[in-house]
Amino acid sequence: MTSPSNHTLTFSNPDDPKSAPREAARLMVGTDLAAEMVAKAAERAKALKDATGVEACLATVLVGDDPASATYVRMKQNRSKKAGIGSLSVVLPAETTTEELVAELRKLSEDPKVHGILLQHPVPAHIDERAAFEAIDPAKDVDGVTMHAFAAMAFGEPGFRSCTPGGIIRLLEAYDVPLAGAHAVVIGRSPILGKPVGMLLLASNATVTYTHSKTRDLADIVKTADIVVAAVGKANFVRGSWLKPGAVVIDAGYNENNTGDVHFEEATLVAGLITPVPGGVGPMTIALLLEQTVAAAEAQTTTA
Ligand SMILES: NC(=O)C1=CN([C@@H]2O[C@H](COP(=O)(O)OP(=O)(O)OC[C@H]3O[C@@H](n4cnc5c(N)ncnc54)[C@H](OP(=O)(O)O)[C@@H]3O)[C@@H](O)[C@H]2O)C=CC1
Ligand SMILES: Nc1nc(=O)c2c([nH]1)NC[C@@H]1CN(c3ccc(C(=O)N[C@@H](CCC(=O)O)C(=O)O)cc3)C=[N+]21
Repeated sequence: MTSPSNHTLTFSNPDDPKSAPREAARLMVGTDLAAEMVAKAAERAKALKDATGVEACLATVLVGDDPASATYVRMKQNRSKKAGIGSLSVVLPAETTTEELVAELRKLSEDPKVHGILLQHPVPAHIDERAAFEAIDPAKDVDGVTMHAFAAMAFGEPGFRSCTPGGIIRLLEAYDVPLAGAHAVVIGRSPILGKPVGMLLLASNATVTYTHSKTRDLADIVKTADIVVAAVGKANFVRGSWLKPGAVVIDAGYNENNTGDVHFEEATLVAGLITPVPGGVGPMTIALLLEQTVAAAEAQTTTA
């Protein structure tokens, strides 16, 4: 697998050069693994097109004009294009009602040219996001956001996975991180990230603790974790002093200026393995999205 690039000697206490030296955490790099996944997805997309003339197509739906969300959607479209996957972009005004969004998603669900649908989370607060997600046909739910996909993840059944959680599991597997019996602490419980990643970890026999904004004594709970998944949306939120030495740290955060949810400089002195931001979880998310879009296109084409 990808070899770590920052295996440098540091001091266990950065303020005391006489403290015992220890190695900085090994990096869990997502970029190379993601590139391999995208290359395979591109091959499958081409094979499908050559055999049937059908181009795999991902529809992205963005409600409102949050510039960061617009950037993610553009990024997904660019990567799709490079992999030979078509994309259809739907942008709706911030005032869109739940009914209007549901109608748009039903239309895309019924459009035979569209194989996968991604509704960007979060939607504006006045919209019932769950109702919107459920308007996505489970066969086209390549972002793993429907109750159908969630149940499959929770029961350890095959099916589309939420892309960031599924990408995180692939990364943990690629780095041979033992999951069975490990205590995983998930910080955050959003429907696209915290909640499903906990379910996937549980399905892999980890002992899972969910934490969120109402959790008391968060740092003490994190201290007991063999694996920490930070999915909070607050830059540098998780501090080095919260971590158990040697812990595996997955930083799913993607905040302004490419900053994760984990204070990297502190955490790298304590953790055993840590994902960088950028170059860790983010590329894995998009790779899984493309892989699942091609799988959806194959399934819809062979059964059509
Ligand atoms: N790299 C990637 O591919 C992806 C990255 N992201 C990034 O991950 C981060 C999280 O995204 P997302 O899950 O969508 O965010 P949401 O805002 O939907 O959810 C954030 C979660 O964090 C919890 N939380 C907020 N404050 C605290 C606190 N002080 N202590 C403990 N928990 C807290 C919230 O708790 P509560 O439920 O109680 O409100 C909530 O469950 C963001 O930085 C986002 O950009 C997201 C998706 C993909
Ligand atoms: N329904 C839904 N599904 C999502 O998957 C989803 C979402 N909503 N809402 C927003 C977040 C954000 N997100 C990212 C995906 C990739 C990178 C990514 O590839 N980042 C690169 C950096 C890319 C760059 O900045 O050039 C990296 O970390 O290396 C980042 C963030 C998916 N999200």
